[in-house]
Amino acid sequence: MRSSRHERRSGHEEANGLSVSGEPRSTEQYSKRPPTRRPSAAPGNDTGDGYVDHETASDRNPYTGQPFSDLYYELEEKRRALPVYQARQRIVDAVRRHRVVVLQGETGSGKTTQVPRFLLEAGFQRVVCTQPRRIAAVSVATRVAQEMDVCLGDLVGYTIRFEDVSHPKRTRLKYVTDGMLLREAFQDHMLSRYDCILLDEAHERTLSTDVLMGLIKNILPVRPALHVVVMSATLERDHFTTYFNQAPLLDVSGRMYPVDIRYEKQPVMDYIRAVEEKVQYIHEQEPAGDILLFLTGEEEIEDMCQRLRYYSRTVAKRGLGPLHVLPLYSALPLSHQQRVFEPANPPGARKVVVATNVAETSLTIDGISYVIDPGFAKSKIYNPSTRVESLLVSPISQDSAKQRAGRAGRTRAGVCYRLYTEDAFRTELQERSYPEILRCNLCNVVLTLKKLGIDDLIHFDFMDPPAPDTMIRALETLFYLGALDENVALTPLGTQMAEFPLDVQITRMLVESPRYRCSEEAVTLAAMLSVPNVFVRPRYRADEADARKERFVVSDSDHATLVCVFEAFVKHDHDARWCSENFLNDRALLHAVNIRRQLASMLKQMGLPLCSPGIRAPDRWVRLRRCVLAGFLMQTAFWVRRRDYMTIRDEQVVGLHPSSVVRHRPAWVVFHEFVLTTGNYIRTVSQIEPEWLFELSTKYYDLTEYKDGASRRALELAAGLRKMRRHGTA
Ligand SMILES: Nc1ncnc2c1ncn2[C@@H]1O[C@H](COP(=O)(O)OP(=O)(O)OP(=O)(O)O)[C@@H](O)[C@H]1O
Repeated sequence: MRSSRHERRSGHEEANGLSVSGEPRSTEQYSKRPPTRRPSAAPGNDTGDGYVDHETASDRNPYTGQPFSDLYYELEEKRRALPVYQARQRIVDAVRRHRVVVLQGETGSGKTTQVPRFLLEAGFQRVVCTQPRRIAAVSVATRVAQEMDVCLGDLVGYTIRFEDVSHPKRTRLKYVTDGMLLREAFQDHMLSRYDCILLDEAHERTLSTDVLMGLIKNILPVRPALHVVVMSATLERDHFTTYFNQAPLLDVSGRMYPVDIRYEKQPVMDYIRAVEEKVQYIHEQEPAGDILLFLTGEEEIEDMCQRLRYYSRTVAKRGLGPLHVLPLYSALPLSHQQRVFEPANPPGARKVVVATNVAETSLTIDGISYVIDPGFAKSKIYNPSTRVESLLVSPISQDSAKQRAGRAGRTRAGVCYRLYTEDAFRTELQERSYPEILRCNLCNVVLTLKKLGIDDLIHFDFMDPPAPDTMIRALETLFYLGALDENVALTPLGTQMAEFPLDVQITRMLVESPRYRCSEEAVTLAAMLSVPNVFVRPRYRADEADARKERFVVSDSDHATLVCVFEAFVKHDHDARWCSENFLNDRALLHAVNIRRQLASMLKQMGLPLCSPGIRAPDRWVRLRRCVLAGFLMQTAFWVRRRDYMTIRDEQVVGLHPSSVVRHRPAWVVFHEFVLTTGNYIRTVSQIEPEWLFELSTKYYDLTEYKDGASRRALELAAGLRKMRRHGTA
């Protein structure tokens, strides 16, 4: 139950009369507020204005009634030393007084672990704090539960996709991924369960955080008891405070331990080599302390892990201690990701965590003294005119560099080695990263907003409105996919599609798959398309790898080939040795197994039957190819010459990617992605029959929509062929 006192005091008028001062005024008017669960045994540390620091009041935990554990006292001492702890009264006062507060405090100052708890203890009934990443939500919730000496999943919990460790009634402080909070809003548009919402790491400007901010702005006037805190170490102050109607800014200064930033004197030519050398330098010259280094993606990371493990074996001969090398990237199953928190093995080894920017914000890995930042990351770029979304390696922003440095100096003093010059930091790195909403395709955002009941997309109050071209492209795609109707309203198909946290094409393929009686195969394929490439092709053993791949090949379909690989992996009990003999990436396959399980359960929950024509059915792959086309209906291409194809409508000349198993040059293909490497390629393709195009329920292949040109001629040919086949003349 929400406190009626909150309801009364924080009215709408207050939202309009926000103070712009960073220093909230005193809160005498709240001093009569009853303390929350004040323990009776010993005097509480009442700060005199209603905030009860009750954990000092008794040696029993007020939440469990149990005596506090030894760990509690140890952690309590540490949290009291955090800079935000000194500012807790100021923070609580500001949040009580204002509907929205923007809180800035240095990395490691205690925002994520402490502020939600202060607010809970100050009387808010249900507090939710968002995180951009799953690993952060889980690790922070775990830490806070330890600090409060309660079981995780009870008073304190977390919810991430496919994993809910919270209790519907008892959990009062919950950490969630921003995407999950949006999903909650699907069911409860007003987010009425919560009286306090904290949007953490707001500087990251993920799609979900941006949509949540707009949604919350809509909700605030109709939910007078709702209070919001937007937090980060590196946010663009004015932009945020202005967006939230001149919300006050609270600046919590101070950090726990210093971080010494060291730059290169000269620009680095090969950052991979430079990273490796820096690890070796630290290990050989610098005092004990674990290392966190940032690279751009899975392949680079796994490669670096190999190199460092090799190095570790060689230094052992020189009498140096070993390295314990651990990869960390989002495609790793969460349980593998969490190994970075475990103590080094063997004890005394120096832990080296090799991570993507998954580790850039929020994470505290105990023992990290050194951070190595080469200054690059992969980021998404979308080109609405070609509808191509690509991941490009590009320089990070100054904000990202600060966040990376902030992963050191959390539990001890630290050093951050920036593998670029100080001049490059100042002049070449842009101050902050572009918000995701300006860099990616908006299909999922549109579906999400529609599902949230927001119809007027044009006037939705985005902090940075996306480019009109990108929005139009998204509406068009959703219309052709059948998710929106002519009036831009969500169709029943669109309503189902919005439930899936996947790319819209994959989603439509899944939702349509029971119609083709191949949902078992489609779920497998969706999982395989969601993980990195499973085929390993070392340069020096490429022929051998290609020969092994032949075992799985279905010659007219890369999609069916992927399903075969998955099924063989399951048949061989997920055996890593079998994978290595067959040049397959076992981690990616394990990840696919995990995703498949989750997707299958989603399909079941939505009442979509799991069915298959059977592994021996002659039309098994025909069904799958038709089903792929039903999802990727805007991604077809027709043959023009040699290995060249032309994409329909956009008329880009593309080649079949060299990795494709489809070599017989079918007249039409459907493809999963368009990639730009040494040329324009389409990757993961399947042969389709041209007449299938006209059997899809879409206007995309309506000839009247095509001007004269290669696409129209190809379609006319296909339509003519279809007619002839119907009349039995072809
Ligand atoms: N799992 C943990 N193990 C050890 N110490 C921890 C852990 N989690 C938090 N801490 C301690 O609490 C401090 C505050 O962490 P918290 O995540 O709340 O900071 P923050 O201000 O949110 O940082 P950031 O802006 O980098 O996310 C850390 O610097 C560290 O000293």
